[in-house]
Amino acid sequence: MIKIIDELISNDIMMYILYFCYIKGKDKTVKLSDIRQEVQKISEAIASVLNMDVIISDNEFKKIGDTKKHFDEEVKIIKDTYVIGKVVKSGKPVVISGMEESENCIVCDEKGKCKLKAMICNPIKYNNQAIGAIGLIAISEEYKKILLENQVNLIEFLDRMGDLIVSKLMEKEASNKLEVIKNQLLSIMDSIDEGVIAADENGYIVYTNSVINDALGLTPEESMKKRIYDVLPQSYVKKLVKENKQFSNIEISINKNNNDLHALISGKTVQLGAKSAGSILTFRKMDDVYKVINEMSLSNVTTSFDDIIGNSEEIVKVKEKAKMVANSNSTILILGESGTGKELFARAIHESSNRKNKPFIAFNCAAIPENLIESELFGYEEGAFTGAVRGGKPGKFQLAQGGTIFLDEIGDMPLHLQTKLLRVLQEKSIEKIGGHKSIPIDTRVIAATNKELDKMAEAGEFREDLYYRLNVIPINIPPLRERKGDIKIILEYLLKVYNKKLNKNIKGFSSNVESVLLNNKWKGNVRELENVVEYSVNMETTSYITMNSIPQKILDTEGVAARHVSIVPIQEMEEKLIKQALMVYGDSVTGKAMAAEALNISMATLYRKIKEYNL
Ligand SMILES: Nc1ncnc2c1ncn2[C@@H]1O[C@H](COP(=O)(O)OP(=O)(O)OP(=O)(O)O)[C@@H](O)[C@H]1O
Repeated sequence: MIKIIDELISNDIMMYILYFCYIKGKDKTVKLSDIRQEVQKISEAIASVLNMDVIISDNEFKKIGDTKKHFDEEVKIIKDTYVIGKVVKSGKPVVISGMEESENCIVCDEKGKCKLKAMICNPIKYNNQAIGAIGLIAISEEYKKILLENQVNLIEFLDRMGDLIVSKLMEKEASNKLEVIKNQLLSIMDSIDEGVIAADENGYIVYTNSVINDALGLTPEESMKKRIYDVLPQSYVKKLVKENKQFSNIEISINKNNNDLHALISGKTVQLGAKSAGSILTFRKMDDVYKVINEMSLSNVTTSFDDIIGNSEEIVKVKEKAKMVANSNSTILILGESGTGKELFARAIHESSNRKNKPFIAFNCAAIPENLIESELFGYEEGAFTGAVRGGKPGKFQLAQGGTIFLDEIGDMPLHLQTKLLRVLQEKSIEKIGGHKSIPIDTRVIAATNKELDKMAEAGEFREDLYYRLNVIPINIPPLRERKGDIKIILEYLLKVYNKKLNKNIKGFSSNVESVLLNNKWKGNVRELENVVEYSVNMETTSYITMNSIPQKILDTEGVAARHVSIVPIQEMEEKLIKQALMVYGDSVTGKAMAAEALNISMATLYRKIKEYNL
């Protein structure tokens, strides 16, 4: 079970990882205009260090930053034909030393009014692309001189300032991505079926999703003031916070509004380098866990009363009785020889009851070693005995919660466990091995046996009180030999089943095979009949099941029976056998050839006999 749970949890985690990979790949591009404030601050810093004015444009020729230290004109438009625009386009620095003569100024609309004496314009580069440009402006002869004399150093300085702007841009990009991831993570957490609590390194809760809030009856505001082990006081949880001891799939029980809530919890630490930065606890209600386990581990083949083949009066009556009691919660005791279909009936009863959407768990009391029956049925707590699985284990009664448990071969239940079973049936609750709490159980019990339980009870081999507790609704399934009318229809049904399974197309049973099968004792009932059909369909090479493909064991029994058969004249037997052979192989020329071969006579003899017996 733990393996299945591990798989489930790791599947969820896989989903998160895939999701993160997906959102990580979706970069949202950040523009200079998104960090306008930072760019403006950098413009002002450059201006105050150099005592010159600064203008910064993005690659859409929009002004992102400017200073008005000496140059008090409002720059409203930047064009690609302006020097700053040209630098953005070319990605190369430009130095203007005299406004009028410069080729960069000739096309400028502002040329006549321009007060600039000199300018250095340098691109801001990100991934080798110009995403904007910084312009350093001198409006006096004094600063023109400084600017032109130091142009190499200033270009270098503006490069560094460009890098600073790019680093702010990258910071913004990273924080945007984190914001998206955070929001998506919160949405995921609120849409999963698992409860999640995140705590900081001191154990204080920083996040709870709606599942855990509902389960523990908390509001997010209330939980934020608490430590994780205040809401889940289990020792594992404390050790997770204090000692960074991780754990997985521990079954816990919490008392909520006087009801015990059973859940499975796992705890993991959040690492930041070598240090723990907090912990994450996941939580699943046991009912949900059982549901998934049952869905995964049980076959989804359902059995209805229509799957119980037979139209004899005997079986029809049993089916009617079983249908009548299907919806009751009373215990049923199914009695019948081995292979009569007791489990089939139990499944059909469950399937037509209002418990049909809950689990049906079959447990064979004779197939499990005596010392394991108790822990298998009732489960155990962690540390109940040497070798007990960490976190304990639920029993079949708990796994079948809300559904039906089928206790097959109940006659083989050890006496000391009969006492415990009786208590469970009376009190409708179980106590796990090593546990002190009683867990309420809503599981319908259907028991079955091929033993004479009443006689065992009389002889003191089975607890009488348990016998009466189980025998509330007895259902007796008659053996196959007492409902011979069903054999033919079951044979036809099984032939169809095995034709399909074995990919064959056998049309029927030859008449002598049919009479052998109809008269067999069928000590193993329908199970034995099924085995014979499976064997014969495997062995048969013609289109009818012939005596050659019947298991020897059946023929041996038939041989015994044959001694009681009345003796008939040889000719009569010969005529009957030839008739049967022609029926099996047909009376075409090929059919006759096959019949002759099967009868081990020549074709000429076969034709002669056909004429002789007028067939
Ligand atoms: N009436 C029936 N129609 C079709 N199949 C049947 C019928 N009765 C029994 N079978 C088949 O026979 C086999 C044995 O049935 P089942 O296990 O229900 O018998 P059982 O009485 O519970 O046996 P046991 O006492 O040995 O546990 C199964 O494969 C079942 O599908």
